[in-house]
Amino acid sequence: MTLTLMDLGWSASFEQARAEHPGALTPYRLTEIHRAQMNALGADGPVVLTTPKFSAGELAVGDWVLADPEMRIQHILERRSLLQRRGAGTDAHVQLIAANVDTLFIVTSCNDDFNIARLERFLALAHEAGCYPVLVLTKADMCEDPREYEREAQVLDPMLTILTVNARDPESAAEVAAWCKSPQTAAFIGSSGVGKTTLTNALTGGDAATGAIREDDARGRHVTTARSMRPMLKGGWIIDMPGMRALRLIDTREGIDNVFDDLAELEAKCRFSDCAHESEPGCAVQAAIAAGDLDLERLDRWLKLRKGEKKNSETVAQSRSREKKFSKMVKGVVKGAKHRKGR
Ligand SMILES: Nc1nc2c(ncn2[C@@H]2O[C@H](COP(=O)(O)OP(=O)(O)OP(=O)(O)O)[C@@H](O)[C@H]2O)c(=O)[nH]1
Ligand SMILES: [Zn+2]
Repeated sequence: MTLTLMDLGWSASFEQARAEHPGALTPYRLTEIHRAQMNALGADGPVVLTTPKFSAGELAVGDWVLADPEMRIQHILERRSLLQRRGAGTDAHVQLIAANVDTLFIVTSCNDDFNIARLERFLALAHEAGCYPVLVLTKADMCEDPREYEREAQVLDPMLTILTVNARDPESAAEVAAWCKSPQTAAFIGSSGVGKTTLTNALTGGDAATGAIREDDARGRHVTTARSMRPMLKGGWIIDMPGMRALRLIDTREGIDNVFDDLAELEAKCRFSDCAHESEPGCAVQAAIAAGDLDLERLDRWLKLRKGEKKNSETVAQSRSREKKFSKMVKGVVKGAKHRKGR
């Protein structure tokens, strides 16, 4: 079967972005990122692209790129959505996780894995990235009253789409697939063991474990880190995002405020614009707590999430500026050396 660009998720907005780059350039969608070369799909099938102009870290699986006749990536087209996080361990870099994901399936199980703070974090990520979030509650078959989990999750957002499934049941998998129809792109996120692989396999008919690269993470555990874009059985795409358990949010302030919109609204009414909502006079948040209008635990989760996000974003920004200064200095030294040679 040959694929058209449309089957790959091409749309009017990408066509517009492409028009800004005249010349003999062809669009491709990246399916795998490697250090020196990228696997991609285009209207003429699978290809291998090189990236003399970009480092591997600047590209994400799911990206639309324009390549020249020598198969070199010349441009990355503006992304419709972008999932990113701060690297694991002491790494202060931004990691691009996946681009142009339409639906982000947030997976948790109807058991101890279910954790409101974690769901809020994933929802903030989805909002910030520009993906449509769908909550998938797995292992409903092993739980007495899955409705209880549904009810608790729905409190987060009355409009949130929630699917309660048994990931091992093909009918359930079909229900999940219905939320990401051809030619859209989906990704699964959630803790280990919640059923992401089971669902991915059901939707793609393949074995997600094949071809994965195992690396040591910060704690010396083995994690699967290879990301790839694969076709679903009924059209549409899945981007595998193994190793997405430790999620350190960066630049997600808006996403967080979206999940906690009531608190963000309240905050705007505080007397001081930098109110910490602790004991400041004229704090609208504390006033709501005092009036019994606001759940103290929810306030704690909001403050904690924002604090962590701020710290990660600052660390990344600092290391960016350090690197910029360093590369400027190196350039200066090289220039100086050339200058001296020339004389
Ligand atoms: N009964 C039941 N078992 C499930 C369900 N979802 C997943 N499982 C089982 O739970 C185990 C873990 O599922 P996986 O699909 O490997 O979980 P994962 O999220 O991919 O885990 P990682 O690969 O570690 O991130 C497997 O044995 C699955 O068969 C479900 O809805 N019901
Ligand atoms: Zn306040």
